[in-house]
Amino acid sequence: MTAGGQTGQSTVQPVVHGGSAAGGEAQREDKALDCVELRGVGKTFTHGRESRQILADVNFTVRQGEFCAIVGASGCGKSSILRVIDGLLEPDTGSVRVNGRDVSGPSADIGMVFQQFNLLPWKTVQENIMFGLDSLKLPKAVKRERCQHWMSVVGLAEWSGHYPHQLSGGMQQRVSLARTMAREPSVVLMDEPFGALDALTRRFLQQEVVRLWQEGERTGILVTHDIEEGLLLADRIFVMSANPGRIAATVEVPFEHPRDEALQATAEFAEMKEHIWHLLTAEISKASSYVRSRSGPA
Ligand SMILES: Nc1ncnc2c1ncn2[C@@H]1O[C@H](COP(=O)(O)OP(=O)(O)OP(=O)(O)O)[C@@H](O)[C@H]1O
Repeated sequence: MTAGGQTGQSTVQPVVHGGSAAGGEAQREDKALDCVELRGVGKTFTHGRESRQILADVNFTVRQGEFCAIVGASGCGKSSILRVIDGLLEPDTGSVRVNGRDVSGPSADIGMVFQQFNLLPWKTVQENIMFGLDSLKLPKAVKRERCQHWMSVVGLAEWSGHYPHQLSGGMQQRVSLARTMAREPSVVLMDEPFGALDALTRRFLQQEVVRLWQEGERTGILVTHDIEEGLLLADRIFVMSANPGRIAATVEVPFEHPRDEALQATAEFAEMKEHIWHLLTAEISKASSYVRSRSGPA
C-alpha cells in the first residue's frame, strides 16, 4: 500500500481534490503507473419510456499498487462503477482502461469479491477455489499449488474438505477472497465484501486485506458504506455524489499502516471521518434538492 503522511500532527489537514474534469486529482507525471483509468464515464438505464442517468462524467485514476475506496449514498452508482471496470456493464460514454488496455468485457486481470459469498454449496472449500481457477489455462499442478497456497493464506487449509454450510460467514468470505486471489488478478474489486459480517469478523478480515496488499503489488478498489472502513484500508477515498453519480471529491488518507484501534481513537481519525461525512452529507442534500427541483413543487 502506498500510504502517505504522518499521524503525529494534532490537526489533520485533509487533502481534498474536487471532482471536476481532471478527475479530482492533482496533475501527475508518472502516467506509466496508472492501472485503472476512467475518463468521462456515463451510463443511463432505460426502462420503457423512463430513462435514468446513473453515472455522469466519472473520472479517476488508480495507480498500480494503490488501494482506493469509493463511498457514497445508497444507489449513487458505486457498484455500477465496479461493474464498468470489470467489463460487466458497458458505459454509454467515456473510456475505461485497465493496465493500459480498453476494457471490453470480463478479463482474468480483474477479480471481484462480493458481499454475498457466491460459493457453490455442493462444493468443498478446495473445490470452490479450484472452480475459480477452471477457466485459466494453467497446468493442473499449478492450479492445485495455488489453491493450497491461498487456503493457507486465508487460514483455511484444515477446512479444505468442508462445505460452505459447515463454515461461519467470515470463513465463507475468506474462501471467496481466496477464490478471487488465487486467480492472481492485478486488480481486485471489492463490493461491500464485509457488509454481511459481524463487527469482530469484519475487523479481522479488514486486517487480512491490509496484509495481503502490503505483501504484493496489487491494486484494489473497495466499495463501502462505512467511512471508517475506507479510512482503515484505503490510500485515497473517492466521495460520490448522486443523481447522477459522479466523483465529487477525492480525499487522501494521511495515516500510516498499521491503522489500528489506537489510531481510531485519535482526534485526527475522528476529524478525517467527520470531514468525509460532511462531504457526503453535502452531496446527499444537493442530490435531494436536484430531485425535488425536477419533480416540481411539493
Ligand atoms: N441493470 C440495471 N437496470 C436498471 N437500473 C439499474 C441497473 N443496475 C443498477 N441500476 C440502478 O442504478 C442505480 C445505481 O445502482 P448501484 O447498485 O450502482 O448503486 P450503489 O451505489 O452501489 O447502491 P448500494 O450502495 O445501495 O448498493 C440504482 O438506482 C439502481 O436501481
